[in-house]
Amino acid sequence: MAGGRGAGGAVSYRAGWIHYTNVAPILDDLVLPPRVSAVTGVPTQMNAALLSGEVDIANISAVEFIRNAATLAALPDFSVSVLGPVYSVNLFHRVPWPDLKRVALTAQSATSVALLEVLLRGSGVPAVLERAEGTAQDLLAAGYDGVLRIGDSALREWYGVVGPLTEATTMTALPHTRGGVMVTDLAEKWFELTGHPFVFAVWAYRKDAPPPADLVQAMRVSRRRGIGALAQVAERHAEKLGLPARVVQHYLWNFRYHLEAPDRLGLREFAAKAVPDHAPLSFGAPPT
Ligand SMILES: C=C(O[C@@H]1C=C(C(=O)O)C=C[C@H]1O)C(=O)O
Repeated sequence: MAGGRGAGGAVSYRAGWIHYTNVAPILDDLVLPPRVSAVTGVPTQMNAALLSGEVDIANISAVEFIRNAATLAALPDFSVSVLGPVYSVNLFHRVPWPDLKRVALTAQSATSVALLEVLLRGSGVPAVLERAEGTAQDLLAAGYDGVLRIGDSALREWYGVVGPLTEATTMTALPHTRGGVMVTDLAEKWFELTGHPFVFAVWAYRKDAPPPADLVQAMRVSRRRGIGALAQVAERHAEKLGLPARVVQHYLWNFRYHLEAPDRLGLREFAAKAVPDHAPLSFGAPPT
């Protein structure tokens, strides 16, 4: 349990990592301090593990942090945020946004589902959202008007629709529609609506089990190294993902990993829209 005593009296602290490619620059080379262990899983698994006490800190879905703000605090300088497109949180659709009626959702996501709800409500589109697993292509073929996908597979599917990227073009010039499939990047739509960054994940912990200082320090060191070696990180993951390294490098540098003032503005605005009755958000002490 949190901060509990294991065999031999050693204090153990457990981390739960959502290890999508988007956190590779922070987590790939993280050296865990003694007495800290880590497990990995998809967002909904790690959200549940943190809330049940199975893990003590996790990079959880921002919306779960907001919903549980009475019991959770977040590290003050870590986030998975973007200002504008994110490339890996996509609605694939066959009818224009205003005509969406039936949308399939992945069970992996919490924040992106809440973001989709906020965006649909904000544009007056009363679409019905249903849980259904599968690729965008299969679910569109099965009759859904739209399919929400997140994470590495969403990045691959996005590129499959809008790619390829040639030497003469840049990521931002890729189209939003091809072959009858439209792709709406939810973070880009959030930016158009609010002018703010969108925070997908924060590093949250239960207030009664704050992380040891050496863990936070190790995360800062590994983030600094990861960002400093982004081309190598991108190349390693490009191979795994089956995507060009240029695409993965652009994808990675586009993230805002430090939960800075603009990110907090975006987080607070999302909190007000998605969970209007939330408790005040708590952040740990800023780094010295
Ligand atoms: C940007 C992403 O953010 C992720 C989306 C999450 C969610 O929708 O709940 C949770 C954690 C994030 O790391 C992504 O999956 O592509």
